Amino acid sequence: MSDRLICTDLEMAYKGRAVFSSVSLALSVGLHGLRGSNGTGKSTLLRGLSGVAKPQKGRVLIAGHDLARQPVAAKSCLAYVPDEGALYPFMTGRDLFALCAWARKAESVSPGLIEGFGLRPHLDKRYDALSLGTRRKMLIASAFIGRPQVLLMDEPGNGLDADSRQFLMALLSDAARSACILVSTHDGVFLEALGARIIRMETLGKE
Ligand SMILES: Nc1ncnc2c1ncn2[C@@H]1O[C@H](COP(=O)(O)OP(=O)(O)OP(=O)(O)O)[C@@H](O)[C@H]1O
Repeated sequence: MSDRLICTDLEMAYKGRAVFSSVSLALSVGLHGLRGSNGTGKSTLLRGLSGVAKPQKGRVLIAGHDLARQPVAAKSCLAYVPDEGALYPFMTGRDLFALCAWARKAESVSPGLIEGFGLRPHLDKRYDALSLGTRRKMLIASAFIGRPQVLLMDEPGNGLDADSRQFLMALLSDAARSACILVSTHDGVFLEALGARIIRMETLGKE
């Protein structure tokens, strides 16, 4: 099967109020950019596709595995970088990488990635003592552990300095040769520079 990320007739709601309905997507290997006005449901969609939030309706397939029926198999092929990274405040970057490597039965983050994001001096600091950009880079780096087939990223470039943003772009460009990457962002320049295929939230389903 060539499509790595499929969702069919997805509906997501908060407290019984639908954010969107009838959303269907079929994404293959490559870089896909999710765009749309504030509040159209981009973050909500990524939460549903990642299994962090449960859809009211619909089906999600990650690398052929049904997210609701085969959650372990599906999630082992998937990494999600949320907009607001909620981690235990006492956790360090080193702890996070070890946990992800253990969960995905994979080697930890490559030294090249740690150096590229300038993370080495911060590896043993508590999460709540890190700057916003450094937290984000820790989460992004952890997402690449085990080379997941599907990567979902919510505003990954937010708060990154120019060098880190450049490094992230190179990383995404390289990973998109073998993974299906869906990036939600308002940063059109970022997506255009990466040659991402643009998906407009407004065209996906009914609000
Ligand atoms: N935890 C929540 N409880 C209730 N409503 C929520 C919650 N999170 C989001 N919403 C609502 O769902 C809708 C979609 O929000 P979402 O954050 O997914 O949009 P978005 O497209 O990512 O927006 P932005 O571009 O501003 O980040 C909004 O109307 C928002 O108010």
